[in-house]
Amino acid sequence: MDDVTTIGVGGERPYDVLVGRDLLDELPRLLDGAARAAILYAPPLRAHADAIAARVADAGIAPLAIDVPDAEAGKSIDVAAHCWDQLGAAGFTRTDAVVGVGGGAVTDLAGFVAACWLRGVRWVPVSTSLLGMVDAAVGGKTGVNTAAGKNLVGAFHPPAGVLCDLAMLDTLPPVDLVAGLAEVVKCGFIADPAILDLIEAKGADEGSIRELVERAVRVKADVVGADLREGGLREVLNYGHTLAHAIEKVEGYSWRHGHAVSVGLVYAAALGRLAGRLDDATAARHRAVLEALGLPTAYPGRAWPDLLATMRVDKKARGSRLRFVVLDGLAKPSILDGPDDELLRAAYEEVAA
Ligand SMILES: NC(=O)c1ccc[n+]([C@@H]2O[C@H](COP(=O)([O-])OP(=O)(O)OC[C@H]3O[C@@H](n4cnc5c(N)ncnc54)[C@H](O)[C@@H]3O)[C@@H](O)[C@H]2O)c1
Ligand SMILES: O=C(O)C(=O)C[C@@H](O)[C@H](O)[C@H](O)COP(=O)(O)O
Ligand SMILES: [Zn+2]
Repeated sequence: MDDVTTIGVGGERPYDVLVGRDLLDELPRLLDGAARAAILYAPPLRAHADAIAARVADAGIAPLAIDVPDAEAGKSIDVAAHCWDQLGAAGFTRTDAVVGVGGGAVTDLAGFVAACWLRGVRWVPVSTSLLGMVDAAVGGKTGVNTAAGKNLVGAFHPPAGVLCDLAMLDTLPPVDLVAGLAEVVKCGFIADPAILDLIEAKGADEGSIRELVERAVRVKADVVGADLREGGLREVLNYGHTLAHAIEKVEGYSWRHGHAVSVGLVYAAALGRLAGRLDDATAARHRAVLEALGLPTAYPGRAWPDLLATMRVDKKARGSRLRFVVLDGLAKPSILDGPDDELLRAAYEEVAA
């Protein structure tokens, strides 16, 4: 095992995020005496899931492998119900555990399955994508999509620990690595501008990726440790997501989350600037950093009425009032409450390709 960085997440149920290479030996400890572990994985991660099943079996924990559809296809209540049927058939009790092996989609599903089974059992995400490591696996937001939109059913259910095994990134397709960088850039704008400086100086390659992961995880850990249930502060992590989730939904989840977030960040920056909150240079920096990484900054669709209607079910909305995270300056996130439709549309013109 390589050197491991441990980042603590505080709050009512504290846990650690471990970042390093070849971390699987840590998993049995995190499962803390569980007799059995259901291992949820999608087909592209079968080899990693097999290795994990063998590792927990060596530690005396009986594995139950459950394969689920890949990516957003797995984030459905039907797939969750299939997993609960498997747990039921195997007689899983509160001393058993769930392990999610995959990107953010599978770990969101696995956490949700664990949150609901017997009203909450221990779970551990073994995050295999960059986006999962820096964001989805940390913070205890779990859930699935519904016909009305993204992540509309779910639960706050913190994991027992998180494994960010950087060796897993060796098999991640480059397009998914780049998509994950959108959430890293988000962390740079809302809280840690050193992330932006690092990307601008060195890009995001083998020389910088570990520092980027650790910095982004620290941003997230600080926020969710202080506000697990999104009473206020946690909304900053939704920067760029109001439009992003609408794009994902109207595109039938054919867009990667990270790509939609990239466009959503440029949109949120435009909104902040047009609302008189954000300076021109910081707004322009969004597009420059994201484009330098190869991320999309424009949306070629033209379905503004559909997007607007979908944004109305965003979780930050209050009644008919939309609320957006914007920046008052670099690392100064705040809320834009109830912007009028003309302002929303004017900002959209800046990302409509
Ligand atoms: N819970 C949260 O706080 C939170 C935060 C951010 C994003 N999310 C959710 O995370 C999801 C996006 O996560 P994602 O970008 O990881 O997408 P994803 O889970 O769909 O994974 C992208 C693709 O990469 C593949 N993959 C993952 N790791 C691999 C590896 N090591 N080798 C080979 N292939 C690999 C997957 O099988 C999939 O095909 C979205 O559903 C989003 O809503 C949740
Ligand atoms: O952890 C959070 O809080 C976030 O907002 C992080 C986002 O990157 C993530 O995509 C999250 O799933 C969005 O949450 P939602 O509550 O808007 O569904
Ligand atoms: Zn996100």
